[in-house]
Amino acid sequence: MIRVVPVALADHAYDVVIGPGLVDEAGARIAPLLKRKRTAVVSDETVWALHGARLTRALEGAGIAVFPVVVPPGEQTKSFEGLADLLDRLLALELDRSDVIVAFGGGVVGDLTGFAAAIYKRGVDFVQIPTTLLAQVDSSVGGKTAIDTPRGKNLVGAFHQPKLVLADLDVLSSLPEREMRAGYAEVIKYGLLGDFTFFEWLETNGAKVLAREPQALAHAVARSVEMKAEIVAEDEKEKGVRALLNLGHTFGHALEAETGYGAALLHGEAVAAGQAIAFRFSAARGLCEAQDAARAERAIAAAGLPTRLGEVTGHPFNAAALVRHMVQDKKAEGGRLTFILARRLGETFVAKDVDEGTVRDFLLAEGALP
Ligand SMILES: NC(=O)c1ccc[n+]([C@@H]2O[C@H](COP(=O)([O-])OP(=O)(O)OC[C@H]3O[C@@H](n4cnc5c(N)ncnc54)[C@H](O)[C@@H]3O)[C@@H](O)[C@H]2O)c1
Ligand SMILES: O=C(O)C(=O)C[C@@H](O)[C@H](O)[C@H](O)COP(=O)(O)O
Ligand SMILES: [Zn+2]
Repeated sequence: MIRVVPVALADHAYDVVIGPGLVDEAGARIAPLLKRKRTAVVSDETVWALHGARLTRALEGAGIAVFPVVVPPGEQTKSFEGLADLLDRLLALELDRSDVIVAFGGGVVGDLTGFAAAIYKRGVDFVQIPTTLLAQVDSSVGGKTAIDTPRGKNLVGAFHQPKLVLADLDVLSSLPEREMRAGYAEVIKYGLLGDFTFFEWLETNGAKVLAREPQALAHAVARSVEMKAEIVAEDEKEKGVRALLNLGHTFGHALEAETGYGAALLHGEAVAAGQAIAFRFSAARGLCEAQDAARAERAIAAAGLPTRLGEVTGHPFNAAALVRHMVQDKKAEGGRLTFILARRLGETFVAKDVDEGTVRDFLLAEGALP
């Protein structure tokens, strides 16, 4: 079954199409967006080796000439160097501003290609074909595009919405278990941040989602995308409610920066630990019940994801170093920290002006070094 979730933005609305077999339909679905029948497809080496031939066949079948631009896999590609290389290769293809670029991969390819599309000749359209669970439920939707710098995560980027998102559930069959779990961290985020019923459903059905049982997987992806689409349509540029999608990210991004954006800690793993920490931080400040924090932690741990600093390679972390990264967080205002904190499971809020000392003391209690 194919589900279509509209992202109802006033100026640039688009659809997220979710279901099996969508890579095979990509030519027919993308052709109406093209002025001339050619496109650059940006992908990483792993995705291209596994699924590139299928996408090429589908696009060529609709008469579209395909120019693959294949980049190395991994977070390190989401960098100034990766961006410069990609832009140079797109320029070499002599794409013009009426052309459309296709991002075919996980969140790294999507964020990098989206940012390149935002600045290539001052902006061209792009289509997302996300191939990881994380990219299908989160990064391909909403138009946040960025690269990392050694000073922090996603610090250089732009809001640039795709024209279309095709989330083919079949491509997830080749995704390694660890990447499934990392994506699941962003799925559970939607339950924790704003839908207790979905959280309870995940407590019961999470294992089926991770096992890629088709109905459970389709529901998890569709519900996640519905929630993201609703929030983004209300607050595209993160002036208010969209910040809730950052649950677990203030702590998580600091951990990613400290571990050097490598295989030691995937984004989803960092967000998993970050969410458990955010719930415990909320409980420690008397904002939510300790039993809710414990239940959130159990649900995250049940998916084989880290919930404690001690489970992350690189521990013991330095509390002051983690807080220094948080000051660079894009939610910080006037040098003061902003966190997404919890009132209960399924109810979170934006807490501005959180005192750095309070965060440092809490991290020490969590096992970080002074
Ligand atoms: N823009 C947003 O709103 C947003 C949201 C969440 C995360 N992100 C970003 O997304 C990135 C993480 O994305 P990710 O978790 O998809 O990582 P990723 O893009 O690095 O993909 C993970 C790994 O899986 C491989 N892979 C991808 N699809 C595959 C498939 N179908 N079969 C086999 N292997 C496959 C890739 O080659 C890579 O090695 C981070 O940079 C994060 O900051 C952005
Ligand atoms: O779409 C959003 O908004 C999010 O915050 C989704 C996050 O999962 C994602 O990791 C995002 O890239 C983080 O945004 P940032 O603004 O903190 O870099
Ligand atoms: Zn994220």
